[in-house]
Amino acid sequence: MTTEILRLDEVTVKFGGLVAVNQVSFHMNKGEILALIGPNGAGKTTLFNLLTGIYTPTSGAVLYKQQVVNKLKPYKRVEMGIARTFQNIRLIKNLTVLENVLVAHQGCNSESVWSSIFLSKKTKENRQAVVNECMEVLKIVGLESKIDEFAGNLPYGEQRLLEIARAMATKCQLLLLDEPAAGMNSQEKKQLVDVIRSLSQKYNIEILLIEHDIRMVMSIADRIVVLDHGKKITEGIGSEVQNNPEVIKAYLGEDI
Ligand SMILES: Nc1ncnc2c1ncn2[C@@H]1O[C@H](COP(=O)(O)OP(=O)(O)OP(=O)(O)O)[C@@H](O)[C@H]1O
Repeated sequence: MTTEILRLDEVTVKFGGLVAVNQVSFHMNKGEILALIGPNGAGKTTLFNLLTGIYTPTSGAVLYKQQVVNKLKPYKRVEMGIARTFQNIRLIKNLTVLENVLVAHQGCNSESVWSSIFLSKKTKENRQAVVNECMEVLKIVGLESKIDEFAGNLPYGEQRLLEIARAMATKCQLLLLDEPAAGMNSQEKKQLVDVIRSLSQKYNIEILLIEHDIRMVMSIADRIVVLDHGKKITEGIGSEVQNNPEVIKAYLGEDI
């Protein structure tokens, strides 16, 4: 049985007179990898900002785990299990790889001042458990051997993988990846695809990704939603989308 995790119901986002997202509806099932594609300005990033609580819909509803979250603050959505990465890398460059992941871990932020001062056995055990969980994610993204390197010293592709590890450390259930392959070479992209698959399988999470590399999208996504000028023009599995005349027209900008 498929369980629905996320639903957008006729969602519209307007910036003054500009309709960035126009009555868009789609859903995501448990464990699914869904890709959001479309030409520049199609409304993809606006949708991500809507899902993370940066924007509220002008009309329509966003339901996460059957709950309307239209007005829920971003930090509340993180607590509910929604995490994201950004198009431009936002690591803390002068912290180590492990420290970058540790600061994102929910467990690190729940320690009281007193438990930090007195360091009880339980506090020490909790801290070790947090480190172990972070190490587990770092292993999956292939950065296990680089935990003591400064994030800013990592090659570009590894910085992007570290961003994913950081999002995972929030213990997310829905992972939003905003152009994770941007600027990567083909070897780094291959590694990224393996990482996304491993995370999906190991943690049984949902992954929604915006990606311009269509070949990568086809190889990794269970389903694809296509936006153009704020509207959903189609959705389906790779072969359905690839051969859709409206999709070809949106990308090539001409009738076929
Ligand atoms: N904060 C904002 N204020 C006004 N207009 C905005 C704002 N954010 C986005 N837009 C506009 O909304 C439309 C959709 O933008 P959006 O960034 O969501 O597209 P996109 O599909 O992510 O594009 P890209 O692939 O280039 O990142 C564009 O016309 C953009 O200029």
